Amino acid sequence: MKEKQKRIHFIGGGQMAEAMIRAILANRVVTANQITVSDVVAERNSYLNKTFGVVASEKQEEAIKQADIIVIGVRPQDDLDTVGNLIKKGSQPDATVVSIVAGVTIEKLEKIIAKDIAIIRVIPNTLTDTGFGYSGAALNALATKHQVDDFLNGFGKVLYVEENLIDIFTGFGVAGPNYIYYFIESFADAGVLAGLSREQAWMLTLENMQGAVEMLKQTNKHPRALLDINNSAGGVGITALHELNNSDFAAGLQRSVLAAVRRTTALGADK
Ligand SMILES: NC(=O)C1=CN([C@@H]2O[C@H](COP(=O)(O)OP(=O)(O)OC[C@H]3O[C@@H](n4cnc5c(N)ncnc54)[C@H](O)[C@@H]3O)[C@@H](O)[C@H]2O)C=CC1
Ligand SMILES: O=C(O)[C@@H]1CCC=N1
Repeated sequence: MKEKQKRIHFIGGGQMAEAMIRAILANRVVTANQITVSDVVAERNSYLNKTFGVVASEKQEEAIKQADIIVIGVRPQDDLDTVGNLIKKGSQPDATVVSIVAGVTIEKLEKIIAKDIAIIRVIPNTLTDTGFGYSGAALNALATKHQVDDFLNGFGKVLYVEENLIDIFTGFGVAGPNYIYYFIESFADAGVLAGLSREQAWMLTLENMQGAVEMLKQTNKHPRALLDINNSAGGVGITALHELNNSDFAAGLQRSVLAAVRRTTALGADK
């Protein structure tokens, strides 16, 4: 990105595209005049134009023609054939297509675009504004990391993986913050249930989350080792753990991750 003023075009300007645009602008990977967006909903285009100063319009033939990177940001349920056709007809031969569509394979993307072009299947990080979080990326035979590395690092970190890991990366990694948000909500509620004010419970929850991650990083210990230190004989911690085990907590969480991975694959399957 730095060696050349690349142009990035987003097909679909929804929640994820917006988060990526906000981060790459904040991190100065590109400037607003290097970004174009086209959503089928006119109000989305005017919102993105007003908010970020990017050119956003329902018409996109010219933007596709000029783009170095074309991001497919629509949902798996949307009309991917129309999107593929637009790219097939309008893109430059040396453009790179980045698809963020959950579950849709490189093989399927190659079929719908139907021309020799670099394709990178990305499951984008959702912690875009924080500097934390990994996107997962898999390349087709014509693509190289170099084509997208600066762009992908502009909204978090990136791990290049074999494509057969991308659905797992989606249900476990990129959906990952969702499990944590839910844990945080449930844990804070437990504090309120026990008698703390909402504010006190919230404060303790966030401090504990951050501190626990820091302890794991600093000590390099397995969580079980830290649990052992915190659980005195016949005490409070082990009593709480006993009840948590009774609730099927670990297996329930693991089942929900496996369900998310299965759902990812199902979303990409032929309708
Ligand atoms: N939201 C998230 O946390 C994540 C989303 N994704 C993937 O990103 C993609 C987008 O997800 P969201 O932004 O959440 O969905 P969204 O529904 O907010 O955005 C999709 C946008 O595409 C537009 N659109 C539909 N068909 C179009 C077409 N033919 N041409 C132009 N625009 C079109 C829609 O009007 C909508 O604004 C999905 O494929 C999803 O699997 C991936 C990782 C995380
Ligand atoms: O729920 C979704 O479809 C997206 C993909 C992974 C996280 N959010």
